[in-house]
Amino acid sequence: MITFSHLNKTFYSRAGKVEALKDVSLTIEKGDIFGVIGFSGAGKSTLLRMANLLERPDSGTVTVDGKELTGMSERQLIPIRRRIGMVFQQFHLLESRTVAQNIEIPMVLAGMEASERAARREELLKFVGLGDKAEVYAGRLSGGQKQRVGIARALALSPSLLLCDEATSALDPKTTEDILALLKKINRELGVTILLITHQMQVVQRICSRVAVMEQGRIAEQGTVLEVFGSPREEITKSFVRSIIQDEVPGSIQAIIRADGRGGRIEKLKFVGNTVNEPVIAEIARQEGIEVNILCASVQEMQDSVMCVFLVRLLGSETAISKTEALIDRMGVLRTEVQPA
Ligand SMILES: Nc1ncnc2c1ncn2[C@@H]1O[C@H](COP(=O)(O)OP(=O)(O)OP(=O)(O)O)[C@@H](O)[C@H]1O
Repeated sequence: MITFSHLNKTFYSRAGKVEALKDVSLTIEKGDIFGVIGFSGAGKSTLLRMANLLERPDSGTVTVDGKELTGMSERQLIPIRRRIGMVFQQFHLLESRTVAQNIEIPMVLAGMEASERAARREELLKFVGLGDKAEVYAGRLSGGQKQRVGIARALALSPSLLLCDEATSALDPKTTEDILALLKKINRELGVTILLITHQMQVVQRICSRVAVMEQGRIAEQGTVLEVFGSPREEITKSFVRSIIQDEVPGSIQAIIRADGRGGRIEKLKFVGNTVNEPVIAEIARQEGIEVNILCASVQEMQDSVMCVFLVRLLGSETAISKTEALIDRMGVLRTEVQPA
């Protein structure tokens, strides 16, 4: 549905030259919730703004629903942009106007009749859970309520694509969860494709089906959330995984291991998708001459699946440990030996 093909964008400012996008290619399928994750300055906003050509690439093409936008004039882009909603981190509401007036702005600009606007507005307010707030001034709302208004406004003209620019970054964790649930509902019930950018791993983990990891203007990795975060290849992806999953032996446990002098081997076992159902630990424990101690474990839900990481210590003879490692590998569990510090 959206294809970014070989996009390049360089900014020149007094601070110098910045290559914000370097040969970026991505396809976002209809119905996806696609996340682009990266640290500040990675080029995420620049990429998002290409989806409706708020920013034009120096080279490369942007195609939305089969139409190549890059060759279009500003005038030709008007009807296309109407089918693309946008949600912002700082909401961008008119604070001295009511919720109803804010939501109606795109409808007024599109020339809709007052009665039609009112009907659509009521429908949207109900959908986003603000049925009783139509006449409240936007400036008086909480952050989460403001974002709901921002989302209702973005949905006003029934877009097929919603662009979310760090939509939850200004919100507390509970409100973030509520807004993510609303985005998911929009995707599921209204069939709206969502492209979001974020630096928060939780956002991708909670609602995205696919993800691209961006670093210094390039796409470092992309794929399903489970593929990318289940078996990260690049260091940047690994650092995002570490933000939600404990995969290093905590210092206090390392101290205990050093002090007891029993040696053995520490292994990181990662269970993704189906391997979660396998009785791996039980099988290991049944190995002759092996004692298995679980040092720590963490479980994270990823979309409709789970990812578990266990740090275990295998105690036994060198032969018994090697046999056990071979068994773990046969069971399809991702295993990495961890060197204690
Ligand atoms: N209009 C501009 N003029 C000059 N430089 C720009 C402009 N827009 C973006 N940049 C630079 O391009 C790079 C990528 O910026 P971009 O905003 O796309 O990154 P980001 O990943 O969205 O980061 P953030 O979350 O901090 O916005 C940054 O170095 C930024 O300073």
